[in-house]
Amino acid sequence: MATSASSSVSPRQPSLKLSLLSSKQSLSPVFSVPFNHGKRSLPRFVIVASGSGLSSKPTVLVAEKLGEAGLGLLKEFANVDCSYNLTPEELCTKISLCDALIVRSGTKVSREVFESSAGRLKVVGRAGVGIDNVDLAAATEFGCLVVNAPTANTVAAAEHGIALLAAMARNVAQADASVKAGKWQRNKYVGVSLVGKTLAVMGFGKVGSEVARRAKGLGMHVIAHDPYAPADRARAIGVDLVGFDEALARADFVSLHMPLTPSTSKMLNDETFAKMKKGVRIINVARGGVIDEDALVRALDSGIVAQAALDVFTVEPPPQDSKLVRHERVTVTPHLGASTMEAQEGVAIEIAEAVVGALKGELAATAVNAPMVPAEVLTELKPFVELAEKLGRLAVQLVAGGSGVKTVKVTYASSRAPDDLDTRLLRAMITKGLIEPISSVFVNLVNADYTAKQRGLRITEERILLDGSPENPLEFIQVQIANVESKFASAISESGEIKVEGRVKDGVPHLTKVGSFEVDVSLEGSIILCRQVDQPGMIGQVGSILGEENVNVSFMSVGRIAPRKHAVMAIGVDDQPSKQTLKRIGEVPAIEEFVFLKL
Ligand SMILES: NC(=O)C1=CN([C@@H]2O[C@H](COP(=O)(O)OP(=O)(O)OC[C@H]3O[C@@H](n4cnc5c(N)ncnc54)[C@H](O)[C@@H]3O)[C@@H](O)[C@H]2O)C=CC1
Ligand SMILES: O=C(O)C(=O)COP(=O)(O)O
Repeated sequence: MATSASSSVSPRQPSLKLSLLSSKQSLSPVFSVPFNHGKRSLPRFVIVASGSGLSSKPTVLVAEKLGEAGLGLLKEFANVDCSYNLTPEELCTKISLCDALIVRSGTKVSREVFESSAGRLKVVGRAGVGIDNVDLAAATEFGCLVVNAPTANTVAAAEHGIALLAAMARNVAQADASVKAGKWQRNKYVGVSLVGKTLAVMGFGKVGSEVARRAKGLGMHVIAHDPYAPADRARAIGVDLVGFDEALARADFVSLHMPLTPSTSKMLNDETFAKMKKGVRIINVARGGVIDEDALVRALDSGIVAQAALDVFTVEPPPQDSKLVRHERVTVTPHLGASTMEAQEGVAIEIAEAVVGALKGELAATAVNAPMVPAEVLTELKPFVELAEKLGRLAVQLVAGGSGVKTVKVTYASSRAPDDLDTRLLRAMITKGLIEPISSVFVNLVNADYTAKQRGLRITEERILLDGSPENPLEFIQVQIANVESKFASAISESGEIKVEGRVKDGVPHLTKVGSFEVDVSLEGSIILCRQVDQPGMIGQVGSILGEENVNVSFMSVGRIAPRKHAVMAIGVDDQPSKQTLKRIGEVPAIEEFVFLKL
């Protein structure tokens, strides 16, 4: 049983061409299906603008200040509406006119925002790292891609962490305020030294590791806690990865660098402060919510925590009368970690490129709620992606009305090692093919698994490992729908499921099996499947009916069980035959059943 292997990409990887936004949405990037008008075109990725015509530009709402270079990039491609300081109600009103939204940490992108967008919002761009202000579950349900800018502000955040560490240790902010108030209190503001002290970096990701590197340069002994970080990366910069309790027990300084998630929320609380050394100092440039702020006030008052330096707060801005902010031994900044000229220009460019790419039908390498597939893998998989959707479409159209589709088995036959084939894209496209013809729901890479689950559709994946050279990623894909009746009985395999199988030949998806019958028809245009008694002249008879009705036949193939027994004829047609034409085909005496399938 194979499940898809996840692919990771480096933050600097270029944007990837992806196909998976819906053709049912207005102004959505879609996977355009090449139709066979005599010659073959390659799959393309296009923007389909509806309502206002093909030439209309998408609209991007920039809800918080963004660097000029990023705005310039956006304006080349889209209408850009910079509206800052919107109330939640104003945002909900505006969003129904926008295809993309760009925010920083100051805007809550709640479920209401997605609901109010009425399906138009395709991309949310977070101009920074933390996406805790975006309701990712709602974005996914609404098929809206969320991208962030994960790398451009790393150094800025790390430098701010170090600035707070040093400023706190030497009481810079408090002493500055005191001198400005006309005092000269040299004894009051005696600080502590950093050299030789132990710093525990909690969260050894991009920012955490840059803080560690810098702290080592200051002569500190650095340990780190991160359940997901590779030990060799830590070792390479001379940092020991340790358990949570050990990090807290050994630290003179604790610096927080993990994301805010349900499992990191209030990670520092009464219980965990109690595990720390008396006189510990805390730095937080991650998210306010990782500290229980009331517990921090208690720990400061009881002397467990000597000082804290905070850039981030549970509620931003924090209440005027916040005991924590007003505490004498606490140094605060108003969420300035990412606020350097350099970082803001970088973030603006990074997010503008990701948003424009997504609107063009590309999926940025920084997608947060969709699988990221490396560009080279995607290029290789492209024809199989097309095949996958079409097999899904064919299979579901073979189901007789009234049989609910609940269980689908997908088999991938490949000579590649299971780890070497990422099937998430293929599964999403099969899901799209299965669901879209029978519902008004649109399915894309973002919401495919969610939509299948919502509809009670269980898709299992299986791998057949073939011998031979792994030159092609796949030999064939098989889609089977269990426990249903078919409107084309011949599509039921020996084991009782509707079965279709396809391959890619010369870059073109082909249908190669229906039920137990081998066929060979390229998956372009539409298909008529007929079961007939295998006898001479059948191809001619059906072909001439279609010819008389001016329906262009692109392909015909006959698969039979044994000579002069039953055969299934697959006919590829460019145009949809009229009801009259289909009736005439059905009236050919040797034809036992037939079905018209739209691709
Ligand atoms: N104050 C500011 O302006 C800025 C704040 N940030 C915040 O800094 C944080 C880190 O950002 P990056 O380093 O870019 O993210 P990252 O994703 O590179 O690193 C986060 C690390 O936290 C680790 N982690 C997750 N759960 C953990 C847990 N329970 N205990 C310990 N470690 C855990 C992850 O394994 C990962 O290595 C984020 O919350 C981000 O929002 C980032 C930039 C600017
Ligand atoms: O990137 C992050 O996670 C940050 O916290 C930066 O937030 P900002 O974009 O400055 O509102």
